[in-house]
Amino acid sequence: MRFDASEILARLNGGLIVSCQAYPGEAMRDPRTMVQIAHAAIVGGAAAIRLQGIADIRAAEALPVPVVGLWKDGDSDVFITPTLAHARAVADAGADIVALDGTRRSRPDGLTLTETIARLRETHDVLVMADCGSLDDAIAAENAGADILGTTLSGYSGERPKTAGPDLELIAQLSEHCHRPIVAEGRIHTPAAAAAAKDAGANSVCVGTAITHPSTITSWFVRALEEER
Ligand SMILES: CC(=O)N[C@H](C=O)[C@@H](O)[C@H](O)[C@H](O)COP(=O)(O)O
Repeated sequence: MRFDASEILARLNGGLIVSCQAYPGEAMRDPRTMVQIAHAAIVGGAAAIRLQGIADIRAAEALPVPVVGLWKDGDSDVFITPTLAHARAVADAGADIVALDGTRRSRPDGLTLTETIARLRETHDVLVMADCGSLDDAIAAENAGADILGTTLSGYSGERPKTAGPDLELIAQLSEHCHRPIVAEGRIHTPAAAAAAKDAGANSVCVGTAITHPSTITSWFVRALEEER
């Protein structure tokens, strides 16, 4: 961890986290490319960067903002930093915040979220962001010791509908019932949607696709043109 915990939380509060991820087989799936995009996002004002994979997190060593690290792996439904070993590897790679699956689903290594966070803390001084899919997840994650609650898995874990934009209802629920900082994440595609997520109660907003995934952004424009035909 390159920043202390209170500084990280202060930087995140009110700020934009930009998620820089390319997917298996894509041309941009290269740590150097992801870090270059991260630098560009920081120039634009990103308060923190979210990166996937050990190589990308290692390559981000010189970024001047906190790094939220995760490792998507395995074929289980629980695939965002699914085990304690993955969480330790993300922390070892230099992440300031370890993002992990924060749902109530069973984890591939058989540990509970509480055990995972407690054992991670025995070996690493990092903040933990729980990627949740519902209010019940977030309450459980907070009780399990998570420092930050994300709405990342809303629409992907079976508990919430996949809304077209951010799940504003869930953000508002977390804001009402939880006590840890909330990161609104998932399907935030416009500046107006980011502002709406903040208005709904998010402390920070994380945007991925709409800033850093050109193939998807291109497809939005192509589809709009096709609809005009
Ligand atoms: C569900 C899942 O696997 N979410 C991932 C988590 O890291 C990423 O694929 C998303 O891009 C990220 O959450 C940002 O969301 P959006 O790209 O919608 O702005």
